[in-house]
Formats: sequence, C-alpha cells, structure tokens
Amino acid sequence: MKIFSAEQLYEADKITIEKQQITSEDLMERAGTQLFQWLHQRLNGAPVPIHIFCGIGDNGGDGLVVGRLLIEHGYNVVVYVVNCSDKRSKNFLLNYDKIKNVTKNWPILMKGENDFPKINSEDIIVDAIFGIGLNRCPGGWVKKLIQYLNESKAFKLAIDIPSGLYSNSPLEDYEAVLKANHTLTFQAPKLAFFLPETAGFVSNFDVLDIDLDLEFLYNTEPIAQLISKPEAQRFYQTREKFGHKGTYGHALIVAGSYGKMGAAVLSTTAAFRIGAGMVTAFVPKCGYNILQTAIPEAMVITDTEEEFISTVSFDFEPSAIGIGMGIGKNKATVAALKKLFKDSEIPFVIDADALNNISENKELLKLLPKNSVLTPHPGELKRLIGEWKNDYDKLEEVKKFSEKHEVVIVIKGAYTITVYGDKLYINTSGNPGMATAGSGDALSGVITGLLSQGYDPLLASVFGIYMHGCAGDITAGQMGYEAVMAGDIIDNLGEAYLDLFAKPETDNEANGKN
Ligand SMILES: NC(=O)C1=CN([C@@H]2O[C@H](COP(=O)(O)OP(=O)(O)OC[C@H]3O[C@@H](n4cnc5c(N)ncnc54)[C@H](OP(=O)(O)O)[C@@H]3O)[C@@H](O)[C@H]2O)[C@@H](O)CC1
Ligand SMILES: Nc1ncnc2c1ncn2[C@@H]1O[C@H](COP(=O)(O)OP(=O)(O)O)[C@@H](O)[C@H]1O
Ligand SMILES: [K+]
Repeated sequence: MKIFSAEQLYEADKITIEKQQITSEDLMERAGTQLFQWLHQRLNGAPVPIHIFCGIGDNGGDGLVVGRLLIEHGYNVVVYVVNCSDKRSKNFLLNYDKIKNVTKNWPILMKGENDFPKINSEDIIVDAIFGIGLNRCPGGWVKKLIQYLNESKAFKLAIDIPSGLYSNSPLEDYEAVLKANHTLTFQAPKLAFFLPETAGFVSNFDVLDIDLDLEFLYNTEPIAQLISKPEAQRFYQTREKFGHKGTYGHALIVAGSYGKMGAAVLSTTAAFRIGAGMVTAFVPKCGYNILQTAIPEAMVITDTEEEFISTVSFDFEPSAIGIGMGIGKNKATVAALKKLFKDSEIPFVIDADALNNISENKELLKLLPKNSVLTPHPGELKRLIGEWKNDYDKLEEVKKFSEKHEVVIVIKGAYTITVYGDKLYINTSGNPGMATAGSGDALSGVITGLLSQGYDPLLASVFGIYMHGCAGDITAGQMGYEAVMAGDIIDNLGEAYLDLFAKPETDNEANGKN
C-alpha cells in the first residue's frame, strides 16, 4: 500500500473531482458516509453519547457530515465547533447549514476553556479538529482542549489524523496532539503513523477507501510503501520442482565469539529455515562443538583463534555472507572485516558488531561491498550516522548514506523501515514480543538465506523483514508476547511461509487492510 504526502492527497482530491465530475462537497459526503458506516456497524444504534469536535476546515466538515448522518439515524450526538479562527472552509459552511436541517440542537460554538464540556468515560469523542491541513502547532485554548480530551477516559476516534499531528513533517509540540484510540484515515495511511516519535498517537487505524482517482494513485510515486501480506506474496519466489540444494545457494554466516556463540546458532538456523540450500558457519574455535551439536545440518569452519574471529578464510564460493552477529570488537576482528570486505564482491548482510566496528573504524565504510544490506537497530544506526534531529531528519540522513555507499539500510524497530536510495519500505508485521535478545540475529540469518537463494538485496530485505515479523506474530499467537524467544521465531518461519498463501480468515485480511 502506498503512503502519500498531504500535498499528493490534495492533488488526488482535485483530480478526482475533475475526472469523476463531482463537487468537493460530494467527495466530503462520500468520506463522511464511510465514517458513519464504520461507526454504525460497530455501535449498532447504541445510545452512547458521541461528542464530535469540529475544526473550521474540511476536517471539521467531515465531522459535521458524520454528525448529521448519526443524528439522522437516531444517535445521541453533540457537535461542537472549535472556533480557532474566523475563517471557515466552503465545505465546512455547507455542512454547517445542512446539520441545522436535522436537529434543533445546533452545533455548540466553543471559544475558550469555559466552553469545555463534561465528558463521561463511557462516551465517545470524535476528533475532527484538524486534519492534514494543520499548518502550525495548536496553541492557546485549543491546545488545552486537546489536553483536556487526552485526559478523558472516553474512547477517542480521530478523523483522518489525530489533531496536532502533521502527516509527513516533524512534530514540534508533543503536548498538543490528540492521543487517539483509533484513527480512520482517508485513502492512504500517513507517514507519521509509522515513525517512532509519532506512532504512539495512532495506536490503531483503518484506511477508508473514498475512491480517489485510481490512475493518479497508481501512477504517483509515493513517499513510502507499506509492506503487508499482498506485497509479500508478490515478492515470493517459487521453489522449483527440479531445484537441488545448489539452486538455493550456499550461505556463509560469520558470527560468534566466546560467550556469544548463540548468535551464530540463531543466524545459521534462520538461514536454513528461510530456505538456503546449504549454510556454513564460520566461528572461533570455541564454537565448533556448539554449532555441530546445535545444527547438524550446518557445515562449520573455525578461525585460528579460540575465542574471537581474526581471519575469515573459506574454500568455497558463498552465494551470500551474513556477518557481525556476536563477533565482538577485537582489533583482529576489525582487521578480518577489512580484508573480507576488500576481497569480496558477493552480497553481504552486515549486522551488530560488524556495524559497530565500522562506526569506530570509518575507513571500513569505503570498503563496504556495494549492494550490501546493513541491519542496524536505532543504537547502531546512531553510531553509524550520528545523532538526528527528528525521525524525518533521520530518514533523510539514511537516504544519503544509502545513496553514497550504494547499500540497503534496514532500520529495525516496531515498524522496520528499509531504505534504498530515496525509497522507503515500511514493514507492518511483527509485535513487541520480538523485543527479545537474538531476534535481530534471526533477521540477519533470514536476509542472508534469501540472498543466497537469489533474491536481490532489496527484495531479500523487505520480504525477509515481513517473514521474520510474521513468524513473530505467529509465535506471539501461540504463547503471548512475553514468552517469545528468538529461537521460537525461527521455528515459525515455516508457518510464516504457509501463512503467506493461506486462505484469509477475515474480510480485512482478504482486502489487505491493517
Ligand atoms: N484531501 C482529501 O483527499 C480529502 C480530505 N478531506 C478532509 O479534509 C481535511 C483537510 O482539510 P483542510 O485542508 O481544510 O485542513 P484542516 O485539516 O481541516 O485544517 C485547516 C484549517 O485549520 C486551520 N489551522 C491549521 N493549523 C491550525 C492551528 N495550529 N491552529 C489553529 N488553526 C489552524 C487553518 O486555518 P488558517 O491557517 O487558514 O488560519 C485551516 O482553516 C483532511 O484531513 C480530511 O479530513 C475529506 O473531506 C475528503 C478527501
Ligand atoms: N516492538 C516491536 N515490534 C515489532 N518488531 C520488533 C519490536 N521490537 C523489536 N522488534 C524486532 O526484533 C528485532 C530486534 O533486533 P535487535 O535489536 O538487533 O536484537 P538482537 O540484537 O538482540 O538480536 C528487529 O528485527 C526488530 O524489528
Ligand atoms: K482529526
């Protein structure tokens, strides 16, 4: 699914009106009707008090439409106009007039703190104060209203975007954003929903399809792409009937040091489970028995050193190399990295201490094999590219890094973002149960295993991240978040493959919605 900027959505709005020969009022009615249907399906006529706070722009207009439709269907609705400016949008005014036709209780004009209404915890708040047209931080009593609503225990439903949040630019005031329980967003999710600094305001969301012009949506380059099951299905490369282990490559995992041999076990197992034909683990001598016992399927080559890696040498041509998991920061290991990067032209997955070693020895940057995949978590990323001002600044810096070094960067987190040149791919699978030691080692093994099967570096990354998250979701479903361990995620990679083409159980899943 594509993520568009606010500017692109306004353009889509304009083109839709022209091509479908409708008015902007018609489009707002369509949007408001979708909102109403969503609520009506869930409330089923319940007399719960619904407080709708409308701004004076088109987001407020949406609030007025849904208010009118709810009133027409007998719901218990109070509509407020948050009078933050003397201006009013055309569609706001049209719908302000229309709502007066269906009720004697005209919208209540709010001009300051004295007008804040009493809201009970079982009530529903609909936030239609600001949408994607927010152009400055909410201040004064409007900010206080947002804080007042945040303090309420009532269910908060945001229209299009929680008020106070910009759809695709940095937030200045965290105290002036509505903390929505649910957001109903039009046509496409907004970038702010997925970034660590702002995602907390959008705990859940649904995308309402308002039939914006398909040709525009199809042909317009988005600011980011969401990766869910339908995309992952397209990325999957079928296993050939006459394929043999050589067809699916020979992955090399360079990992482990004394006390961190588990990292090598996890990555090697994950590379197998995702489908690599053969996997060799290169480990310090102390890892030999551990690897041979834990994974009999793997071949093992040992370093000359007992406890750390000092010279990586092997007598075969790997199809991909995953390096860094648990290798530590010994000087000899840094030298080994340098030599390996210099001598190799095959794709690498570079993780954990390999990244930390690069950050501390920047001359290694110049040697990074092109088309490698770097998989930093936020701490490793900070060491690699330095501090960032905000999430958007971070993304711009990572894009520059990716372009300069011709590498794919995977920014791990709740919504892992893959950056390739100026393109962003946001993963939607995964859960907080995956915040457990070794789950990153599993991911490096997964991406290495896909590279070795012939997936290109970008596909191996976005598909691998989706599969890893999906295996994590299946695991959490079996045992709950807290009990998830990295090994369980790896064990469920097979289930994740089966799930990829399983018959959908819900309508949302069938439609590819979140
Ligand atoms: N595009 C689409 O596809 C569709 C869009 N639709 C809907 O339109 C929404 C966008 O509507 P919009 O453009 O009228 O902007 P909106 O968010 O209502 O706010 C702008 C108003 O707020 C004001 N204002 C801004 N910041 C402020 C502040 N800090 N403090 C105080 N005031 C502030 C600003 O005033 P001004 O700057 O002029 O003083 C302006 O009047 C979108 O989110 C969706 O819900 C759907 O109906 C149909 C399809
Ligand atoms: N809250 C979360 N939601 C979804 N995925 C998560 C969450 N927390 C962690 N993960 C995933 O788990 C992995 C953790 O990687 P990392 O921090 O490198 O772990 P480790 O170094 O212990 O192996 C990443 O793939 C990350 O995206
Ligand atoms: K809103």
